[in-house]
Amino acid sequence: MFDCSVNPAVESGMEAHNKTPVVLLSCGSFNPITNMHLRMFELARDHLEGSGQYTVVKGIISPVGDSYKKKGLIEATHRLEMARLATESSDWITVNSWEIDQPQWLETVKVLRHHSEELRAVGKKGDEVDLDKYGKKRRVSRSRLSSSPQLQRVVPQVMMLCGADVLESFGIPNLWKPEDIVEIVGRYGVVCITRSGNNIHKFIYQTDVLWKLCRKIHVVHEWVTNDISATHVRRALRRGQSVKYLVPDPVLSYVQEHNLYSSESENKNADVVLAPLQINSGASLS
Ligand SMILES: Nc1ncnc2c1ncn2[C@@H]1O[C@H](COP(=O)(O)OP(=O)(O)OP(=O)(O)O)[C@@H](O)[C@H]1O
Ligand SMILES: O=C(O)c1ccc[n+]([C@@H]2O[C@H](COP(=O)([O-])O)[C@@H](O)[C@H]2O)c1
Repeated sequence: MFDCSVNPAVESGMEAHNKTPVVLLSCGSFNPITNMHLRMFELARDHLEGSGQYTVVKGIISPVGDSYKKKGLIEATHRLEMARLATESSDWITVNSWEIDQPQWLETVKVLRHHSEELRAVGKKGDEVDLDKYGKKRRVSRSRLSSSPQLQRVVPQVMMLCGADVLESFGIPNLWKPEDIVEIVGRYGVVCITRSGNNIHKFIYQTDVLWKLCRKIHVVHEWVTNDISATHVRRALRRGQSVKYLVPDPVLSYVQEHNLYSSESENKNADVVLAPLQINSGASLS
């Protein structure tokens, strides 16, 4: 999966019905959402569709709940609203509040399972399968689903979308459960955007379990290096500096209107252990 050459399937004009429909799911703090978070989805879609094997039907942003307890994490309601504002101009990237609505922090594999099961349930009912890139639902009847092998495969595959820092965090002891990593990569698949400061190919090479499953990891090389991070945006905001063009304009207006991101907010959870580290103990990744 590490090659970036032109795919013969694209050149030969492979028909759309042979392609696997994919829903990209990105979990993270989005504290706040930046232009790079949105770019990540566009880069991933170009990459997958450029392979000639996939058609990306939807993107989902799933902000993490407050109980994640990351330092500087502001209230979920604000992060959710900013993500909603940021995606208003997109015809395929959506925001989902299911993860935020859960009473406790949830492992990412459970978020992947939830969205995958939801898509399967909708597909089974034969009601509406959200296949249309432009947000319109296409009705597929139960009889058509059972009679056509192509339509039987219509339930999209959910893939995790992340930056290289998150994939590399798989190696941090007690952060991710080894069995979750196997399920995330092996069952769902990962699309990973390179990030300056991370050497993701080397990390995959050095990690046995990822090396074994490397066909399920789609590394997208971002040649136009873009090191926007939410940390940088928060830092600039609490120093009174401009973040225009780093975040979508409606997000900036929301931040200003609600006076978000200060030294106080950055100190939230300062003395609290991150939820996954609290929950996990023992085994680390080999
Ligand atoms: N510049 C970037 N390049 C590639 N991936 C990115 C970039 N910024 C964010 N991501 C990815 O977006 C997802 C959500 O990220 P997150 O909300 O943690 O943003 P972040 O900018 O990394 O935040 P922070 O600076 O607070 O750690 C993660 O998978 C992260 O790797
Ligand atoms: O599933 C896990 O075990 C797990 C362990 C650590 C982090 N995560 C998720 O990874 C995301 C990381 O976001 P962030 O902002 O800390 O880079 C966030 O959605 C977390 O819920 C998930």
